[in-house]
Amino acid sequence: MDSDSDSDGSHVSATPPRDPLPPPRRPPQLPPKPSSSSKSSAKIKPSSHSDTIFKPKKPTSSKRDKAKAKPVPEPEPKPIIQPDIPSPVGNFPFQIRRPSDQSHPISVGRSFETLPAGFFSTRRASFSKFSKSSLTFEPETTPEIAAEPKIKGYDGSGSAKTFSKKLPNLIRGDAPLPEVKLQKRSEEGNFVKLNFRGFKRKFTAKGKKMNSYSYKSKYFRRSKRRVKPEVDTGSLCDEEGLVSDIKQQSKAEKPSRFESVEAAISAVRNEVSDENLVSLLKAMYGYDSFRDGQLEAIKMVLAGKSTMLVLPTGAGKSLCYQIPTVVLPGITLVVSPLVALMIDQLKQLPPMIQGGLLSSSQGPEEAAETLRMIQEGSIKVLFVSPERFLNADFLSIFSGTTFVSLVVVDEAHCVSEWSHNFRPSYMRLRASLLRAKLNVECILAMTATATTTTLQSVMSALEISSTNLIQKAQVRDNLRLSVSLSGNRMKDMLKLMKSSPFLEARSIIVYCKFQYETDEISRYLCDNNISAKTYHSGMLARDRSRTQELFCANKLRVVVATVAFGMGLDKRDVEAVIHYSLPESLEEYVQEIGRGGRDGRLSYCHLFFDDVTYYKLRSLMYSDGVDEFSVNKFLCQVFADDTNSHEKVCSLIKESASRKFDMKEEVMLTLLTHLELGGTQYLHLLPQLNVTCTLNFHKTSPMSLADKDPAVAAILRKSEIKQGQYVFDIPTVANSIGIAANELSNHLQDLKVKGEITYELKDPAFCFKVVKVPSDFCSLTGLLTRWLLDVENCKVWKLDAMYSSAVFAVDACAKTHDCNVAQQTTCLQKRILDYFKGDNNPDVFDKMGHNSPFLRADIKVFLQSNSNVKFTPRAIARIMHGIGSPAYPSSTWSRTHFWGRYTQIDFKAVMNAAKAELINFVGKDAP
Ligand SMILES: Nc1ncnc2c1ncn2[C@@H]1O[C@H](COP(=O)(O)OP(=O)(O)OP(=O)(O)O)[C@@H](O)[C@H]1O
Repeated sequence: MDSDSDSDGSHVSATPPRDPLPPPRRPPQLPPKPSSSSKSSAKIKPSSHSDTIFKPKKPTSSKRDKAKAKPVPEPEPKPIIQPDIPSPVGNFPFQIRRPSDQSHPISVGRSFETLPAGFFSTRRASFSKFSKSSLTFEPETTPEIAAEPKIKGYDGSGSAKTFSKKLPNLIRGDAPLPEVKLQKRSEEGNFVKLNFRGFKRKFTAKGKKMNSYSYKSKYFRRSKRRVKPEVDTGSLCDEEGLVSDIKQQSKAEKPSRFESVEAAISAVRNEVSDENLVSLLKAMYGYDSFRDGQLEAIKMVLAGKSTMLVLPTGAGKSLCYQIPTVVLPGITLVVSPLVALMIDQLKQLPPMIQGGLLSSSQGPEEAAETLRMIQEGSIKVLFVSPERFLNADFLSIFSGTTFVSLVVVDEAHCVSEWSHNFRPSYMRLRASLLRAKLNVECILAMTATATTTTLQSVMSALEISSTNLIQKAQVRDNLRLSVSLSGNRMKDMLKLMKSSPFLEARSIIVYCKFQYETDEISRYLCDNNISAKTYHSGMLARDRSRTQELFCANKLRVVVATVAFGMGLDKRDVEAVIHYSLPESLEEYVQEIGRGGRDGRLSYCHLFFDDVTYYKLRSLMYSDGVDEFSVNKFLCQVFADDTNSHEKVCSLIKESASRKFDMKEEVMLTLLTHLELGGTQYLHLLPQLNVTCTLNFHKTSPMSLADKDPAVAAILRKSEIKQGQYVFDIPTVANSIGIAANELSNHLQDLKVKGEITYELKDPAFCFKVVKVPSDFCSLTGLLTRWLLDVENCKVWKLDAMYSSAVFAVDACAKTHDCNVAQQTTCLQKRILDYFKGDNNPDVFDKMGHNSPFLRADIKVFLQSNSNVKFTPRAIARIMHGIGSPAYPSSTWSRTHFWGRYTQIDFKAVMNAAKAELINFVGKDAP
């Protein structure tokens, strides 16, 4: 493919150049006329095909690393809409109301029936007495407590003691709001303080001994290296310091503290009563009462019922598996999507729970060490990545005396392709598989952000009964929400930060969509005397940690971050969250504002949005999509060798396959996982490997070595010699002598140790064994393509819903419902509630253009000037929308005159125009 479009004549076009942009448009007025297309695309028809695995009702997103989202490489276009909002207060375009002084309610779960004494004496007891009828989730009437409640802790002897530092239990959907005391915050951050027993712990790195279960982990070893001497060794975010401190504390507090916890555990084992559980809560954490939803969830789990728990961010979901963990006899497995999240959760475990972690990014030694500790019984909670979850090594540890009492699926929305953050590896988490492989009965799925459609699909995959859903409002009442349409976000943001109440906020997170924006903004803020630092996934881990440490210690006021900052961050006193860019979905918005006010105090959340960013994001929603043509080519390659040999290992080198099929690696993985875990199992995925080996012989000559060693003989047969080196494909050689790829790798390692060879491995690849060759490629292709398109439509719909909600808040909220800007919180909360409930979905209006007089003519010119390149309609539409793809990278195609010219015309309309022009073009050129 000739991809050089520099001299392609594409400067000749039907449209004028990109600048100036079209005349300013006002945001659409509500009530809007929802586009039939967008509405219909949002409704996904369940397929009747026998291969159908997913029965969606609503579309959604596929897996993407949002943190890595790259902007289209074009200069920031001029804003096309001027701010259109009233300026009711001072010099600031919106007004934020402060609540009146109110006291905090204490949340106490309603009474449940109790379990019989001795209930936990057997591994799987009968739960008959814990009747379903007792598990209704009605709002509770709760006693109110004073604004500054006293928290009781334990003095080590098991007797209750009152501490002067209170830990308010403020977070609940219906909680009245506390008085705002923005100025009175403590200087200390509280990110990784363990709040057990009501003590406010600050962890230092003084302890030399590491936590027994994690000191060998590379994460802690790395952190040891990366913490520079001049860095505050008392850093609250220092993993090593934290872990060693936990260890020291555990030692110091034994036996008295642990005895009181053990007594509380025994009491719960004898009788799962509210009273006993509250005592255990106090003994373990020092909290006086459960928050809304916690007690119900814990009792459900202790009754062995798989449960779906939906609580807002920061509402205390972790405690809902930690308490059952200490009561139940077996191990608890917690599946988490991100290693960083697992580390955070490991750090936050109370000292009486020993934890470990297994992830695909660990080396074999670390993993083996963790496995050994599990078998020894020294790990009670194991954090595990979904990739590791069902592999043979992992499963082998549960064949003996070690057994699993509970599987916790954290961020459970990732199971559903209709969520905002689907992970293909989460497809492994099916109840049937968990039962078959781990003999596990009880699953606790937890999320803060899921629509009804997402919940249904998660609960169906995990076989959770609809009666076992515990769901509370997804946005906390202590978040004050406001929105403004901005023509100059940078200036408006500065203005915002210099006005009350943001002026007083001491800890602020600014969320941006693109990495480059974070740098620009933090520089701008620093230039204006606001201390700010950047945080995004493109930074060195060391720099990211440093920023987080400073922020957690309240030594840095503002972190300007992408979505990479937040998950697992438990800094309780973030006082403001500002969205510089429109989030991609209301789920993402809710997740990010959820970083604010985790201490229950008021936190102010302002969202800036503009049309340019919306168009840019909308284009990006199409960057994962694929066509039937590519899916078909992909399937042909996967099943190219239809020998149906169950033993043969096949591989797809990620980079070259990605270019060949014009598919992102994540999309290929999604398809492969679907082929493994869908209705029919077509293949069995194996761990990913570097498959290309380049080898040199040293001691013995290749022929002599081959005489003694069949593996070497096979290497000589299957290699190409390039510059005197033997280059071969690991699976090909392994297959030819009937051994597993990893056996061959081990054998090569042995030869290397003996000094016979040296070698290098490269080309990471997906590896799999074919289980069944599809009988009908066409229908399987159609099925998979439709599914991916539905997922794409869902992503677009989610963005549109987000955008519409923002417009609704600034425009319709004021005009239609006669509420001023200060009441945006109520309007937005309602909008969010409707969105998540799904039964009264918000109107999503169609802002996109559907045609342009120049579009077809431009496509024609583009095709003529690139006549030596093959295009699909999607490839052309991507170029017109300024989105790079593996086969048409932005580094090459952004040079064309048409790059990103049609971002305001609906992608599908551009694709249709491209299809029509391609037919014309091919027709004319055909002989
Ligand atoms: N009953 C309680 N009373 C007071 N504080 C609590 C209670 N339960 C949990 N917390 C505290 O609330 C904070 C948030 O808890 P946790 O991290 O479990 O929230 P989460 O729901 O998992 O949040 P996210 O979704 O953001 O991960 C923690 O500091 C925790 O100690």
